[in-house]
Amino acid sequence: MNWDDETDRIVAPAADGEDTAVEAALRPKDLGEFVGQEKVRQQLDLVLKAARQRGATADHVLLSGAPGLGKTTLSMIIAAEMGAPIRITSGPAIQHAGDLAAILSSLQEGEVLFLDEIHRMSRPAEEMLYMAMEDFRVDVIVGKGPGATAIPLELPPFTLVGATTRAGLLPPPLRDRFGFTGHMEFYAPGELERVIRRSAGLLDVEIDPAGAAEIAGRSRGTPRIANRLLRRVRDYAQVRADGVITREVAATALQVYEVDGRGLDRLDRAVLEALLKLFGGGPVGLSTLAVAVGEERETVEEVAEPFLVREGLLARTPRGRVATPAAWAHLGLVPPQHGGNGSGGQQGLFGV
Ligand SMILES: Nc1ncnc2c1ncn2[C@@H]1O[C@H](COP(=O)(O)OP(=O)(O)OP(=O)(O)O)[C@@H](O)[C@H]1O
Repeated sequence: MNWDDETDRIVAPAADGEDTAVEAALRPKDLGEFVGQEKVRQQLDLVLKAARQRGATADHVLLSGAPGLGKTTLSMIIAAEMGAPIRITSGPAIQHAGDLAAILSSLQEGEVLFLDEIHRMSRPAEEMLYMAMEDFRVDVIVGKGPGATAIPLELPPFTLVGATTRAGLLPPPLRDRFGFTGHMEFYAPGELERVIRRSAGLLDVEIDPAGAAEIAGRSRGTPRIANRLLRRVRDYAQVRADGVITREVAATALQVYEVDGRGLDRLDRAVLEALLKLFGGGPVGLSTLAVAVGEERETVEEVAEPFLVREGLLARTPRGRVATPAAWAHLGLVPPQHGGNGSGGQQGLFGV
């Protein structure tokens, strides 16, 4: 397993090849089918209904949130609710202003342009986008140097739906040009259960409520991971059981894939185990911890830690990484009483 390539992980939030192929079939088609995210759903419902009543193009929408929470799905729903076509592209695909001009000038009236990872667009493209969003116009620069001229090009009204993992990364002039910003939250277990039962229905897999709850609890608050785990559990149910997903089938299948009851995988647990067993729960420096698990510093910091921190299992402190009481409980270990656990715990000795 190559941890550097996050998509190798069964619990990776980013899409892998198989996800891309299957996700289209599992995407909710309208706001009513879209599970959870009540606030964003209600607000968006108002924005879209009002635009429809006015017979106008919807305001530009910015969606922020972690990968796999449904930003692409929501952009498709926006287009469907507006009865408009959708064009999908991403920030990294637009390196030159000319790339963006080509896309914008070919949009139809009312079309939805979905721009994923909008924070990764090049600066000149970003500046072109300001004018396009506000005035539905772009200046196409023809020629180079002192002889260059700007030719204004009128655009049909369109709706830009920008997606970003962190709205804070966007320059304020870009952020301000969105009429509506929706922050997507991680999903509650009950919501993920609904996602899983809905997907099971579409995949024609029998699942009981306890089976759905078991998968939901291991899905790290993320529908994409929930759907991926469901597919792996389905395989297991088909090959090793009678095809029906019960709690027991789900739990055993996910044990095979090394995803524990809380959604931690092998890498997550290796980091926690090293922190607890070798360093008495810390504080320990990131580099030391990475060497102890035989991984790159970046892998530990960027791949494993965010979820451990979010789950309240690990804290990043100025003195180093520290395990919380919940981490000891999760691994079924007893924390040391006096700053050492008798098995090599050496609190405070390791630099950051
Ligand atoms: N609220 C939801 N209800 C049901 N299914 C959902 C929901 N949100 C996401 N999904 C499912 O999860 C999968 C991933 O969703 P999507 O591609 O929209 O995520 P994303 O936020 O755009 O991710 P990325 O940022 O990585 O592109 C899709 O298969 C989609 O059907």
